[in-house]
Amino acid sequence: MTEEANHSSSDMKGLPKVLVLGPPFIFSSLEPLYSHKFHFLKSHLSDLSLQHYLQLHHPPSITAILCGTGYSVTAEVLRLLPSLRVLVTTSAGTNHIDLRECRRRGIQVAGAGGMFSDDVADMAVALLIDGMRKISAADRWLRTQNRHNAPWHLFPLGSKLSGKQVGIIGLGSIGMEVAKRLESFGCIISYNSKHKKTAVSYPFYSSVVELATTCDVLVLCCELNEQTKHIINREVILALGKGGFIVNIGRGGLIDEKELVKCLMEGEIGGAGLDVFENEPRVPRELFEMNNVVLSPHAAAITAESFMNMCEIAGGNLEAFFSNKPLITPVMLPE
Ligand SMILES: O=CC(=O)O
Repeated sequence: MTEEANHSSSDMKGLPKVLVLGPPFIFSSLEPLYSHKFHFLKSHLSDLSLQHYLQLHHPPSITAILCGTGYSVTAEVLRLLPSLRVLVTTSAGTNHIDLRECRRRGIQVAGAGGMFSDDVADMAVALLIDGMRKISAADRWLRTQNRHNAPWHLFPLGSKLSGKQVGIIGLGSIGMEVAKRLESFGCIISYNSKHKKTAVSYPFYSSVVELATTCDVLVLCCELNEQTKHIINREVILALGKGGFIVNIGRGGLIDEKELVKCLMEGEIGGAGLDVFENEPRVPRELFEMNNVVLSPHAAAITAESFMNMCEIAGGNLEAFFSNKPLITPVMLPE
């Protein structure tokens, strides 16, 4: 908690205290715009030392949290913030927040809403095309092999995207954007979701194994929660089959990562495009050696444009809350 001492000067008195739990790159854009309205307390602590700090200092006057996905806002953390009334996360996903506890405490929560859906859907399609047409692999191959005059026909063939059966898991705003894009590439869409959607005609599968059996590709677009943890397990991977491809732009915990790595090594699945990992920032080393896997550092949501948008929305949510207005992008809290 580096700024506590500096910010306790009298000119800060009276401003709502906002505890900032990363991400630093967003905060550095937000701070100049909003520091006259909010008293920001920055934290560069790990989850554990944050709890320790809060236990020691018991900051009773913190009324807001601004956070990204890097910190877990658990019931224990919330308990240490007795005056907390609003929590703004800069992410679309909310699996890092104990939403039940927020509801119980009457803490309002705002997220990124659908702001990232286009960018994340673009990335899902990009990972899929890259993996199936071997674009990154071709790039690596050409940079190394061309120096040795390797004949180009030695580069292995990719797979056709058009005509593929694509199963989307989670047909929310990101899933719908992925479906729209892949339909225009000539793919045939079906889906699994918490509930069947009356507004779409894509075939619905309540069983992920059945969906996988009928598909060539699975794209994970759902949120991570108790029901969806390891929704992709060995059984699903085997059902998808040796030519199958998995794209994950949701959360790492949706896939049993150990099993995925094992199945990739055993050739039980064709390939994967992964933007997220189970224990970020740790990426299983085995994946680095695989040419049928495309990797990205949890970067699907962030473009230069969405970044600016996110700063505006996060600041706008804090402003709205402290002016007694409804949050711009509220998160629905579970019953
Ligand atoms: O992963 C990014 C997000 O949830 O916004």
